[in-house]
Amino acid sequence: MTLLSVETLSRSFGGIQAVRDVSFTLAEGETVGVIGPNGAGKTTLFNLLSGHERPDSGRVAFAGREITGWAPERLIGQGLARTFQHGRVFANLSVLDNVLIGASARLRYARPNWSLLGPLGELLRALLQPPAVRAEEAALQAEAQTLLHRFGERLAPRANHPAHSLSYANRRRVEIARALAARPRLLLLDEPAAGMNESETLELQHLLLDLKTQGQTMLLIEHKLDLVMQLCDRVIVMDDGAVIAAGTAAEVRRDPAVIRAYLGDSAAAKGEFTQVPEVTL
Ligand SMILES: Nc1ncnc2c1ncn2[C@@H]1O[C@H](COP(=O)(O)OP(=O)(O)OP(=O)(O)O)[C@@H](O)[C@H]1O
Repeated sequence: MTLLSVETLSRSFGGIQAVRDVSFTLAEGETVGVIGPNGAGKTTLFNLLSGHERPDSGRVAFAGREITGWAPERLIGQGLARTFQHGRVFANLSVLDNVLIGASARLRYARPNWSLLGPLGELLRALLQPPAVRAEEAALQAEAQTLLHRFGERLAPRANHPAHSLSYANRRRVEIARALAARPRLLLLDEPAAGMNESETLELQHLLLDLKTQGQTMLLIEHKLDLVMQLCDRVIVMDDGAVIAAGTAAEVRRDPAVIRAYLGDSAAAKGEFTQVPEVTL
């Protein structure tokens, strides 16, 4: 079943066409990589999908509904969660509270009658339904703890530490845990392995492979080709705002248009295909 359908999506900033006529679909359960040189438009594409930017034209459908231009919070409620290229955590909150925020983003939209009243609704709910609220709180805490344990000994022992005290790699892990707490039908990961060393990247790869095995649909921007090769069913290659190739990782890295985008015309003319695997895409 098609989960995400993107049709001729475009966005420009002044004279720069960051995303031009991008179309693709993503089936439920698929893991697809988005690669491309710096400035290719990958993050802008994610911003358009997650509601952080509005497209100039084109449309996005998610789980059969048109979601073009929806706000990020509404999209999280529908099951579309993301992480950011430079990692965004609430620095002064604990690791656990950061993850709980991900779960509450989901619940706000699962309780439309109360959320219509905004913060007042939450307060009324807390006052009027103490046992139900307590039970829900306990369930959320337990779920958040389980999520932390997915990251081995990295996060669970630090559950009560403020996020600002964590290493960069751990902050990135918290961000992934927070996105997972929303129980997304689609998880968008923007360079999840950026800033991680080789063994940390491998550890992340195992986690993402586990998620994939459990049926999690993922779209990820990643420069580390090894990770993309191990994880992704398909790869979409962008350059200068447009999709220039799509296929399996093995297919796209032999594609002359891809080699030209990364290595320039002379390499493409010489057909230096063998160089591509050594290049960190
Ligand atoms: N808010 C913005 N205002 C102006 N220009 C922008 C904005 N966001 C992106 N751009 C421009 O759009 C183009 C695509 O940028 P984008 O960040 O989407 O590329 P990218 O493929 O994610 O690059 P990288 O791999 O370096 O993260 C770039 O030329 C960038 O400078």
